[in-house]
This record gives sequence, C-alpha cells and structure tokens, in this order.
Amino acid sequence: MDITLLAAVAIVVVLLAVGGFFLVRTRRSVAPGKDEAGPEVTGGATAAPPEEDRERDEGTVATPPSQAPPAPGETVAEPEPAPAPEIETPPPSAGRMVRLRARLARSQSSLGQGLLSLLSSDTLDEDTWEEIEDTLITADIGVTSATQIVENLRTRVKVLGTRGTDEVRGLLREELLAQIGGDTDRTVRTEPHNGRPAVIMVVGVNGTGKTTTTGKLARVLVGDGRSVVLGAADTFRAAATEQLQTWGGRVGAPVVSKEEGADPASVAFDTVARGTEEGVDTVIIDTAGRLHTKTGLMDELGKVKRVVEKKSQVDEVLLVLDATTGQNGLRQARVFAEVVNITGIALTKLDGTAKGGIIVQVQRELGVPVKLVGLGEGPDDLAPFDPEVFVDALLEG
Ligand SMILES: Nc1nc2c(ncn2[C@@H]2O[C@H](COP(=O)(O)OP(=O)(O)OP(=O)(O)O)[C@@H](O)[C@H]2O)c(=O)[nH]1
Repeated sequence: MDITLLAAVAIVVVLLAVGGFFLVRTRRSVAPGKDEAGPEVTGGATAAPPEEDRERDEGTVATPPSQAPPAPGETVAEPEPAPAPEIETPPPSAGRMVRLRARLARSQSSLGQGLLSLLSSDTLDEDTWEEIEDTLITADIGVTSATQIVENLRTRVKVLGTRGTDEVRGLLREELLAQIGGDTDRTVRTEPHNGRPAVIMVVGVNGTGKTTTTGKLARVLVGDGRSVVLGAADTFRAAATEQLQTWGGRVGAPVVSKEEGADPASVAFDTVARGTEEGVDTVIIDTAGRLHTKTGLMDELGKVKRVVEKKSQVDEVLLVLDATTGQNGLRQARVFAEVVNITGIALTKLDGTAKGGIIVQVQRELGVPVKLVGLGEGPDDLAPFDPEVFVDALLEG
C-alpha cells in the first residue's frame, strides 16, 4: 500500500515537472513575434526611425544643419526642380513677308502713292518728271536708278499714249521690280554639305540689329526644321553674348561663347568645330562691329574668316544694314565690303523708314542682293526678301 502511494506521488511530480517545462517554452516562443510586429503596435516613441532619418545618421542625405529633423511620419518635400525653358516653334520662312506686308505698306505707302499720283497728273511735263525723279531720290533709291526709272517710264508712257491708273501702276511696278531685281537669286546658303554644316558669318556695325538678326535667323531656320549652333564672336560686349544666349535658348540652339574680350576668331573656330561634331545643319557666327579703325576691323574680321576657313568654308557672309541710316549706312557697308567678301545683305528696320529705295541703292553699290529684311522688333519679324511682295505693298498703300 505504501509502495502504491509512493508510486502515485512520483507520477504526479513527474507530470507537474513536464507540464511546467512546456508552459515556459510556449511563453518564450511567443515573445520574439510580438517584437517583430513593433511598428504597428508600439507607437511613435519606440518606432524605428523613418528611412530618411536613418540615412541622415549614416550621412547619405545632406540636410542643412539649421533645419529641424522632420517629425515622425512627416514626409520631407523634395525641392522643386527649375522648370526647363520652353522651346518655341517659330513659323517657317515661307510666307513671312506676306504676313509682314502690312508693315511695309505702312512704312512705304507714301513713296508708292506719291509716285502714282504724280504719274496720274493731268500733264506729265518736264517739272512733273523731275518731281518723280526727286521723289525716288528722296526714298534713297540712288540717282542712277532714279534717272533710269524716269527715262524708261517716259518712253513707255509716250509709246502707249495712255495713262490709265492700272496701266501706270503696272508700268511703275515693272520698272521698280527691274531695279530691285525680281529674278535675282536671294537664297541664303544654309544647307549642310559634304558632311559639314553651312557656315554663316553675320557682320555689320553695332546697333544695326546684328545680334538680333542672328537670333531671328536662327528662328527662321529652326522654323524650317533645321538644327543650328550659334557663335557669340562679338566678345567686345558681354551683353551681346547674353542677348544671343537668350535667342538661342528660346529655340533650343546652343550658343558657343567665351569670356568678354576673348579672341573672336577662337570663338568662331570652336563654334564651327561644335557644329561639325554635332552634325548640325547650320552654324551662325555673330561678329563684332564696334571697332574704331578700319585697319582694326580689317584685321579682326579677316582673321575670323581665315580661322574659320581652316575648319570649313564660309558659305555666307551677311552684312546687316540699318535701313534708317541712309547714306551713312552705305558708307559703313562699303568698308565692310572691302574687308570681307559679302554674299548677302540683311536690311533691318525697314518698318521704321519710308526710304525703302535703299534696297536698290545698296544692291547696286555692293553688287550683292538683299536676302533678308527686318520688319519689326518681334522675334519673327525677319523675312526672306521677296521683291514682288515689297513692290506690291509699296504701290497698294
Ligand atoms: N523696328 C525694328 N527694330 C529692329 C529691327 N532689327 C533690330 N531692331 C532693333 O535694333 C536694336 C539693336 O539691335 P541689336 O541686335 O542689339 O544690334 P547689334 O547690331 O547687334 O548691336 P550690338 O548688340 O550692340 O552688337 C534692338 O532694339 C532691336 O530690337 C527691325 O527690323 N525693326
């Protein structure tokens, strides 16, 4: 009986011991799981630091020392990236002069209407013909051309024996077109060739609209689907470079430039090099015009051209001329023509003068055609010159 009691006590003790052991094991195995689910259940004080805080501690996120660390759960605002400048799509070259015709009509109508009313007067005597000639000369057409126009008109009116308004208008239109050169090739050579970009040099006295014309020409070309690199070789004036950068930036055309006073020839060379490397269609180089002596101008422009020619031929040398400067502008034009071989004229500010006859005179003097005309300060107010549109605007008023 004692043995049986003893055995029963022993069994109870063993059972208690085994049960206690499993109880302890179960409690231990639950604890780690509770810890893992911490963020969901523990709240802010014991939560793991936000990712950016941990990175900051490790030195991977730069935060200004004055800035307070973000509160737990607060998102750190990324600084707004500067908006990329919007690239504009200018209108193509075709039809530009027609679009700007009203400007021409406004500025040139007094010349056209003056001539038409004289030609339609009751008596076409010697005095009237002289007046017609004077009107043409006053419009800067030049004495030679004015005389020629009057002589031809006199003969034709005599032969026709009639002076109906339409006929007179038709005769004058023909004579003006003949003087301007209705059939002249006015193509600006902007096409790449032999795997190289076309190279255009823009020359002229400062203030004539040289930098503006360079920028506007880039827009004309981009509008026609061309790629362009600009060269700020007018290193005499830092503002000219900035001005060009603004023009280029608006149409996505890179601008090659150097510090103020740098060698213009080296800027021109680098521009052509960049244009060639990048396989662009056209390189346009804006040059300086503010030189006090003719010799200095000769030296510099000549050097720019020679240096560029080490890299590529120069396809076009455009002389920018301010239409409002008359004889003074022509004198300047002559100096430039002696220095470099001008291939075309960009006549600016034609919207600001009634003396459109300068087109005839400058072409006759320099023997090169007006290829572009500036008809306003707007970015797209430069147009390929179309003689017929010009004469029609002049005669229609
Ligand atoms: N009305 C009118 N103004 C024009 C025309 N072309 C240029 N201008 C203005 O003429 C002024 C001079 O132009 P710029 O391009 O700065 O002249 P620039 O010859 O390059 O002179 P720098 O910049 O000093 O080298 C600017 O105010 C232009 O807006 C035009 O066709 N019509």
